[in-house]
Amino acid sequence: MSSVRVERLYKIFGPQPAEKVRLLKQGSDPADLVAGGTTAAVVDATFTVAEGETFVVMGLSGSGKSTLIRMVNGLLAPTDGAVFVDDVDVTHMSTRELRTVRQQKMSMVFQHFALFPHRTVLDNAGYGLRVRGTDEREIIERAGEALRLVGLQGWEQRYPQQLSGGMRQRVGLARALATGTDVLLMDEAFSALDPLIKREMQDQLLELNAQLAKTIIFITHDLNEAMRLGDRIAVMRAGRIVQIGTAEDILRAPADDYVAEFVQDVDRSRVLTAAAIADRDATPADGAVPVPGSTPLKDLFALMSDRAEPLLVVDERQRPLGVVTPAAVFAALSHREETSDA
Ligand SMILES: Nc1ncnc2c1ncn2[C@@H]1O[C@H](COP(=O)(O)OP(=O)(O)OP(=O)(O)O)[C@@H](O)[C@H]1O
Repeated sequence: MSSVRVERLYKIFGPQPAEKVRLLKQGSDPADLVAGGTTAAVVDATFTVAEGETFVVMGLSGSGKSTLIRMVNGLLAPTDGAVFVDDVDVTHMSTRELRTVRQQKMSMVFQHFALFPHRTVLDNAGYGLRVRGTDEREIIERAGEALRLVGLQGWEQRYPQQLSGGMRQRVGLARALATGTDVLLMDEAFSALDPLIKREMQDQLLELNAQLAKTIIFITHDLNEAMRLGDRIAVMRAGRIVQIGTAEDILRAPADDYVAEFVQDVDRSRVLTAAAIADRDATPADGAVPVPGSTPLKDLFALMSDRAEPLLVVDERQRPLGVVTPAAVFAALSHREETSDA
């Protein structure tokens, strides 16, 4: 398994980039550099993605997400800072070394599928392996297995134009999975899909990753998608990461007005969980019904409607975490909860 660490990463487009980084480090405002033809696309980004974690980078168009992910996979050289994969600095490698790391550790899934129209689904799924020089029998075996994982068994000999958009993206995903790399980089991978198909793909990714435990960096401009998929989310604004946290952290304690505005339309009943709002000091009533801490608030209503006493919230091993009252649920849904202990 692999982890990814990004340390004080900068990308400046325009003249004298190193000098601009120096100015930014001294506290200059990126907006002041624009007049000189400079874009500070990524400014001082630092984060670590743990093994098996899904880390979502979310932000509006132009906030620097693609530039960031392109530096992680080595397609763009940072102006300053470093990227480590499994504690190995990949920023200062030769092109050859970098290619090897990319092939062994990272696969990318793109928004527009990047499939070859004149190659079969199986051939497309095996493409990443072919580039790595894998022998033909193994390619067929591994690409076939990856297609099975994404639910495209039986479609191996079809061509991309015979598939729907969602199925094409599955081929893109299968191509990344077939390579067997631990790290998946997904750049707006589901953004071109219709809402229903998009949701299906999100479900499939969650299901697959419960089995495969890949380390995923997922780029999106869609906050709901970020909250569904991300173990943690980094919110970017004008090149800077303004907040990193779980969906619940971000919803309950947005770092600034920008993030608060982003989250205001999120359906809190789907994101907030019983564990997040449980009163840990209250004593549960005898016979209180246990509910898993991961239960979203929307699912508590049905449980609460037929009983008067508070629910007992428990962890995965059935140990008590606290109690939840209807008043706490309503307070959380109407943004009136205490966030000081969140
Ligand atoms: N090659 C380049 N040369 C000059 N400026 C660039 C280049 N690539 C990106 N930029 C600028 O850097 C900033 C960040 O762009 P980036 O594409 O990383 O943002 P993004 O959040 O991925 O947006 P989108 O979702 O629209 O791709 C933008 O202002 C963009 O215009």
